[in-house]
Amino acid sequence: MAFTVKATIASFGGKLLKLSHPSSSTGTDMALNVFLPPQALDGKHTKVPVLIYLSGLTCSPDNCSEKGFFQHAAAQRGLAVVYPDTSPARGLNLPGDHDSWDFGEAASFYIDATREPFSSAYRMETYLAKELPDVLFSDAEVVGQYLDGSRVSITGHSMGGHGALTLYLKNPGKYASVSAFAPIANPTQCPWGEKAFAGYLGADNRAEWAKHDATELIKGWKGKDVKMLVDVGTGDNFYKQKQLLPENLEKAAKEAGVKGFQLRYQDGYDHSYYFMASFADDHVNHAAKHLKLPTSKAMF
Ligand SMILES: N[C@@H](CCC(=O)N[C@@H](CSC=O)C(=O)NCC(=O)O)C(=O)O
Repeated sequence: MAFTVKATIASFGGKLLKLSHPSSSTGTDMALNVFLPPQALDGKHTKVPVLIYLSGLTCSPDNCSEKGFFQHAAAQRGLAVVYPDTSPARGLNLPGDHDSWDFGEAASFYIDATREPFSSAYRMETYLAKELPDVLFSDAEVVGQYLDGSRVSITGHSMGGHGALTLYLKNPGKYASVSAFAPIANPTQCPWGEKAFAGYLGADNRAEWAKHDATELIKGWKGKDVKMLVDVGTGDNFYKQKQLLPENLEKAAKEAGVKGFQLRYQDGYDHSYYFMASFADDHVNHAAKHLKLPTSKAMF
């Protein structure tokens, strides 16, 4: 069996499964949570589409499962939500991976590191884009039987917003849509991103950094319109400290003539899960629309 089930929790008429599995990408066990909506469990054997949610710095799969409120709209629309972890398994104790909360453990930035000592385990891009979908959608026993691997969208918060935007832009057609809450939208130009990319990719390797920056990637977007929704709170201290820079992403999209990008500033909201929970329905409904799910009377 690919997955070990650690817990099964009733939520909004569906079930939240806390899982772990051995990963060949990271060489560690990986934790993840999967929310199965009631439509997946009604005995009709209808596979449901999937929204992948990438968490921010310091998070595990539990933060958003417990207080992001995604399950509310996901249960209405019939959408599974997959909450992966933010870095390879805890307790590797690589040199430097516990020195600060914005680098190393729970702070992978969802890229494949090329520098020692991180390059063997910190392979989160390969894990998320290749291994996890393969394992999830081929698993016959625990979750795969409920999930439609041909209909997937992606979202995320802060560092996870960066992860969602870049995975979407790097893999045209793989995800039906993307959304982000307070994303680190131009990591090569902010302190969080500079620190992470220097550590994982090398301080002398700025050309490589640009390949993992949504603002740089959108300049080369060759697909049809992006299906991209971004929310940022005007009371977000990290926004005020210029860690997020959504205005740079907006400017780059505009200058490149990319259509379909929507940036909303939410008055007075901060960086926390109070902000996320307030707009989680909008982000689930954005994904559901592009996954072509029928509208639900319960939405209105
Ligand atoms: N520990 C830090 C605050 C860290 C923080 O705010 N993390 C955010 C994500 S930030 C960008 O990726 C988060 O989601 N935290 C988890 C939570 O449950 O709120 C500090 O003390 O300042």
